[in-house]
Amino acid sequence: MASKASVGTALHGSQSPGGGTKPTTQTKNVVLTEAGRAPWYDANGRPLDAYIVGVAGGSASGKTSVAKAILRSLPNVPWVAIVSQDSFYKTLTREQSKMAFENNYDFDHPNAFDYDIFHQCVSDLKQSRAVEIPVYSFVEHQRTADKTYLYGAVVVIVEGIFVLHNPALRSLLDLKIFVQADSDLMLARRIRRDIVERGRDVAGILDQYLRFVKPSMDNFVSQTSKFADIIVPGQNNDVAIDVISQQIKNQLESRAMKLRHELSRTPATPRRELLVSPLAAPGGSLSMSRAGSRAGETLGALRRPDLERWTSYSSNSSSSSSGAGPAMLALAEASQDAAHPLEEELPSSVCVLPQTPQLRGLLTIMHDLTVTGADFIFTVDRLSTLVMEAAMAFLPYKDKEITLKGGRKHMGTEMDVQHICSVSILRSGSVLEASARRAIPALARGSVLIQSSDDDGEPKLYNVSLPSFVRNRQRAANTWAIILDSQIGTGAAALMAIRVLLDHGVQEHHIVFCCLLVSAKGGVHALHRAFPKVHVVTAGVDAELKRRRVRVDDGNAVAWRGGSEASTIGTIGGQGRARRGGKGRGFSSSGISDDDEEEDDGHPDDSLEHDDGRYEQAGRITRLNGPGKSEGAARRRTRICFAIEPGAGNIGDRYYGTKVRPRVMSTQISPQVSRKDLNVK
Ligand SMILES: Nc1ncnc2c1ncn2[C@@H]1O[C@H](COP(=O)(O)OP(=O)(O)O)[C@@H](O)[C@H]1O
Ligand SMILES: O=c1ccn([C@@H]2O[C@H](COP(=O)(O)O)[C@@H](O)[C@H]2O)c(=O)[nH]1
Repeated sequence: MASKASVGTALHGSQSPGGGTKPTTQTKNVVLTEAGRAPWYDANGRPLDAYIVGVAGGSASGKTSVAKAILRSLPNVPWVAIVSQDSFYKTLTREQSKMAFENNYDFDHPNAFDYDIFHQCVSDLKQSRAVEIPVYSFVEHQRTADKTYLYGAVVVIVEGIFVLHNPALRSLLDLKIFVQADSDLMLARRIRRDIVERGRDVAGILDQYLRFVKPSMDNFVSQTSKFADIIVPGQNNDVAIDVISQQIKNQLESRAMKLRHELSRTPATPRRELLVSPLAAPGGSLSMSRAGSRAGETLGALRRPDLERWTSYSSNSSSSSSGAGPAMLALAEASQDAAHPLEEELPSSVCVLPQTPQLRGLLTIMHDLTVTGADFIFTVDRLSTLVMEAAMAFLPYKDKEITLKGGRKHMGTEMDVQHICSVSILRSGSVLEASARRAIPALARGSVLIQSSDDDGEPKLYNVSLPSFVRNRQRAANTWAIILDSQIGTGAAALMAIRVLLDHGVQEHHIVFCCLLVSAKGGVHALHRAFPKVHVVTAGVDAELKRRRVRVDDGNAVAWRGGSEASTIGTIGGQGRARRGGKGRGFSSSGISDDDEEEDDGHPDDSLEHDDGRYEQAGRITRLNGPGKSEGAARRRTRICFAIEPGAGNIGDRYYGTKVRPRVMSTQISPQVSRKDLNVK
C-alpha cells in the first residue's frame, strides 16, 4: 500500500523492474534533525512556542517543494518538521469510499477535512507537545491504521490546499505563505505526479480535475492568498525561499533561551556548611568522625510536608488510594527525631534519605576518588537501591485482600499504577537503572540524551526514547515516571527531562526524580520553582555549586583530572570560540565575561571561582584579572564548568570506566529522516 503521509521514510517515485511506473511511498510529513535541541522553556519551566509556518496554494502548485526548500535552507536549526494537511482528511464511509474510487468524491471541498483534529495537532505542536499524526493513503483514499509520533520540532511547516482557509488554524501560524502557479502548470504537474505516485490514469485525473479541483481552486483556495504574508512563485523561487529562511532564523534567534547560568544562580540561602554535609567540612576534608554525632547534623529526611503534598495530589487521582500514606508516614515518623537543618536549605519537594551512619559511610566511599572501580560500583549500586526503595513511597498503593494459611483473609496493599517507566538521563542516569528494575520488575525503560553544548553551555536534547504508552497522550496521563540521574547540579538537565515528560502528557505529580547527590546551593531550587509537584529523592546533599575552569581536551572537558574531586554538571564557554580566539556572545547578564570563557587567565585549569571573582587553588586565593593574571599567557582551550562541591566526580564516567563524555555529532528523534533520505541537496 502506498501512503504519501507515512513519516519516517522518504522514498520517491521509481521505475518498476518492467520499465513502467508504479505508485510508491511518498513522504510529505517529515522531520529533520541534525543538532541537539536547546531549551524550549523558560526558567519557570513554561514552554515557549514552536515557530509555525503555513504553506497554502493549489494542488501541485509546489507547496511540498517549497516546504522542503525552506527546510533545506535551515541547516543549523534542529528539528524542523513538515506536516501535511492530507493527514487530516475525514475518514470516509463505505459509500464515500466507493465514490472516491469512481472519482465522484470531492476531496477539494473544505468540508473534506477534519479541522478539529488538524487544529488540535498544530496547536499541540506549537506548544511543543508530542503528537500522533494520522497517516493517509492516497491509493486507498483513506486514513491507515498507523499514526506518526512527532515530538520536538522547533519549526513546524504545515502545508496543504486549505491551510489558510480555516480562521482558527490561521491564527496558529507565525508566517503565512501562498504558493502561486499557473493552472496549466499545476495540471501538467498533477497528471505526472498522480500517475507516478498515486496510481491514477489520465482520464480519471482529468475528470476529477474538471469536476472538483479547478472549481475549488477558483472558489476557495485562491481566495485565501489574501491572508498570506508572502506570495511565493511555484517555480524559480530561490530568492523568496532565502527571504523566508532569514525571517525564520531571525525569529528563532530572538526566542533563544539562556538557562544554564540562570539556573546556577540559586536563591541565596544561609551559609551553613557545617550543618549541610559531613563531607563539606572546612578545608574540604572528608570527616566521617562527625557522622551521626549530632542530631542537628542529620541531613533532611523524608519529611511530613512532602507527605501532605503527596496525599493531597493522590486524593485528586481517581486511581490512587491513600494506601501509600501510612508507608510514608512510617518513614517520616522514623526521622522525626531530629530537627533538619536542610529544611531551610532545600525545597520541600526534595527528600533526602535519613543520614544514618551506614548511609554516610556509603556516601564517603562514593566521594573518595581513591577507591577501586569495583568498590565504587558496589557502593553506587547500594546507594541506588536505597534511593529507589525510598522513591517507591511516592507511588500510589491500593488495598489488596490476600488469603493467609488456614484460609483467613488479610487486607494488604499493592502498587496501583496503570503504566510506569523509568527515564534515564543518559548516560549517568543509567547507573540507577538496575536498582530501579529490581524495585519494580515491570518497569518499562526510556531515556533522554542530554548534553551540554560546547558552544554556549546550554543543555541540548539529542534523543528521546520513551515507551509506547508515554508516546500516546491518553495513556501518558495515567503513567508514573521515575527519572534517573546520578546528580542534580544546576538542574538544567533535570528541568529538560521533566519538560519532555510533561510535553507528552505525563502529570507533574506522577514524576519522581531519583538521584544520588544534589547540590544544596544548586538547581533543586530552580527545579522546585518550575515543577513543585515533582518529588526529588536523593541519597546525599553536597554544599555548593561552583564554577570551575577546566581544560578542554579534544572537545571533552577534562573535568576531574589530577585528583580533583569536582563533578562537571554543565559547561559555559565555547571550545570552538576558544580555538578561534574570537569573541563569542558574552554572558553579560550573568557576569561572566568573554575572557572568562575563552582565554587562559593564568589560573590553573581546575581552580574554583568564588562568587566574588576570586579563584582558589590548593588553598591559595587570587583575584580574577588581579595580580595572578599573566598578561602574556598563551591561549589554552579552557571552559567554565559547574561542579558540585565537594562532589563525587562524574559518577557516570567513574561507574562506566571512562572520563570521556559520549560525543553525539548528529542524532535523530523518531521518525528518523536524513537529508539524504529526503533527496535534499
Ligand atoms: N519549482 C519546481 N520546478 C519544477 N518542478 C516542480 C517545482 N515545484 C514542484 N515541482 C513538481 O511539481 C509536482 C508537484 O509539486 P508539489 O510540491 O508536490 O506540489 P503540491 O505540494 O503543491 O501538491 C512534483 O512532481 C514536483 O516535483
Ligand atoms: O484520496 C485523495 C485525497 C486527495 N486527493 C487530491 O489531493 C489533492 C491535495 O493534495 P496536493 O498534494 O495538495 O495536491 C487534492 O486536490 C485532492 O483532489 C485525491 O486525489 N485523493
